[in-house]
Parts: sequence; structure tokens; C-alpha cells
Amino acid sequence: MPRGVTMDDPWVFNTASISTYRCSGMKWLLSPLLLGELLDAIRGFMGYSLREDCRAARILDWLLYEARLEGRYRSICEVCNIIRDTHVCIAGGSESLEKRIRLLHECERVIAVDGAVALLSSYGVRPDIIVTDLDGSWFYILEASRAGAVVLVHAHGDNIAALRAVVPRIERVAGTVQCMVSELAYMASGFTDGDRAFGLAVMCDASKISLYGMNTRERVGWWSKPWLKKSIPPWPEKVRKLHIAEGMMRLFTAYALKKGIPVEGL
Ligand SMILES: Nc1ncnc2c1ncn2[C@@H]1O[C@H](COP(=O)(O)OP(=O)(O)OP(=O)(O)O)[C@@H](O)[C@H]1O
Ligand SMILES: Nc1nc2c(c(=O)[nH]1)N=C(CO)CN2
Repeated sequence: MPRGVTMDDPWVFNTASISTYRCSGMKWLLSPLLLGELLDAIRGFMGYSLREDCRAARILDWLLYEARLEGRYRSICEVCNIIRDTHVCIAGGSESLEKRIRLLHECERVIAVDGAVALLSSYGVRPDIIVTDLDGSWFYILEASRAGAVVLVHAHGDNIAALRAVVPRIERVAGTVQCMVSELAYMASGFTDGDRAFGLAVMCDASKISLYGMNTRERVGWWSKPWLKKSIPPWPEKVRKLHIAEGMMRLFTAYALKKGIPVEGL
């Protein structure tokens, strides 16, 4: 049993599965068990703590519960409804996004990956969905959510303070986690913000997926982190994350092709 799937707490496994299956016709991209195994392996490789990832998942669940009381919560089914049967473009963190950004005007739906929301804003592109672990610019994320974007926030052991600071201020918020203890958030298909966005588009049956700024061999775009002044080569931890992202994207491309969803820009 993957360690992120806490079977000593068996009801949790059911509720997490049920919250995804409640959407009519929607299926997990990877089975929860396979996903749990993959995330365990990644945690080992990256040196992350399961305990902290599970703590973050519970905290996000609580913040989403409050968001639901306040009418700000969006389920993963509602997120999928935005994507289903549309041409989805995903704008990520690699350098080439800036040169190709005007092409995003041709997309039916735009998913901004974390910091890319800042760059999109300066070119007048409004994202429909933002996929983030909240280490991009909070200002632009909050601005886009006020303008109508749904923010799909990912909880992990290293962003607990950011979750507490930002989630209560997001107008339209959904959640993903990497430990299966949550009822209102769902187990993310993927690891980095970019491959999770791609996995989401495949899971939600986009009619076509175009990737911009998702080239893991390129430099990291300056918009990717608030502290970057210019685009730079990935630093050692980022290299390892991008390595995993590349593997995830290959896997999801295979699923997309099996479902008959064309993918361009890989
Ligand atoms: N060369 C690249 N540089 C940066 N991001 C890239 C690159 N190629 C693909 N991407 C995708 O774009 C996303 C950009 O998001 P972001 O920079 O916030 O990363 P992240 O997943 O939050 O990781 P980190 O913890 O380093 O912030 C990445 O998650 C990755 O999937
Ligand atoms: N614990 C932990 N989990 C993660 C992290 C991270 O920095 N720490 N970064 C991710 C990709 O952005 C995804 N998951």
C-alpha cells in the first residue's frame, strides 16, 4: 500500500475517491493506488516528508471547507466542466512561452501554470484556470481569481504557510493534495504544477491540448518565481523536478493519445 494512502484511516480512502467519482463519467487518470506508489517514490527521490505532505493535505481540506461555507469552493467536477470538449492551452514556466504568448489568444481555454499568470497578465491574456502551489506571485493569482479564474491550489509539506495566507483570499478555489487524507481536495495526477495541469486537461477530456512554455530542457522563465530578475538555467532541485515533470508528461501524452486527444508543443 502506498504510504500516502493511509489505510489505518480507511474511510478517508473512500471519501477521497468518492469526491472524484461523483462527477458523472469522470475517471481518475491513474488509479489512486498507482498514484500513491508514484508519489511515494518521488517523495523518496526528492527527500520530502510524508508526514508534512499529509499535514498540508489536512490543512488544505479545512481551508476548502471554510471556502465552501463562504461559497468560494469549486469541486474538481466544476473545474473539469470548464475544460471538457474544448481546446486547452497550458502556459508553463519555460523560456519559450514569452515568444509564443500571442498564440494563446487562439485557445478556447487557458490554464496558467503558477508564475505564468504574471506574464499572461502583462499581455492581456486572462486564464480560466490557474494551477499552483503558491510559489508564484500571489498578487497576480488573486487578481486573476477576482477576474473569474478558478485557482487549483496544490498542498504539500513545504507550502503550508502559503496555504494559510492565500487560500482564504481566493475567490474561486479548488484543491489537490499528494497524500490521500482529504475530502474536498483530490489526489493530483502528477507532481509539478505543469504536469499536474497537463494531467488535469487529459483527465477532464479536453478536445485538444497545446503546451506553451513546457519545455523541460529550456531555461526557467523569469516570471516563474517572484525573486527572478531574468530567465536562468534550472538550479539543482529544479533540475530534479523537471526530470520528473518530463516523465509525467510522457505518461500523460500516452493517456491522451489513447483517449484520442491530440497534443501539440511537446
Ligand atoms: N524549463 C522549465 N522551467 C520551468 N518550468 C518548466 C520548464 N519546463 C516545464 N516547466 C513546467 O512549468 C511549471 C512552472 O511552474 P513553477 O515554476 O511554479 O514550478 P513548480 O512546479 O511550482 O516547482 P517549484 O517548486 O520549483 O516552484 C513547472 O511545474 C513545470 O512543470
Ligand atoms: N513536499 C513537497 N512537495 C512538492 C514540492 C515541494 O517543494 N515539497 N514541489 C512540488 C513541485 O512544485 C510538488 N510537490
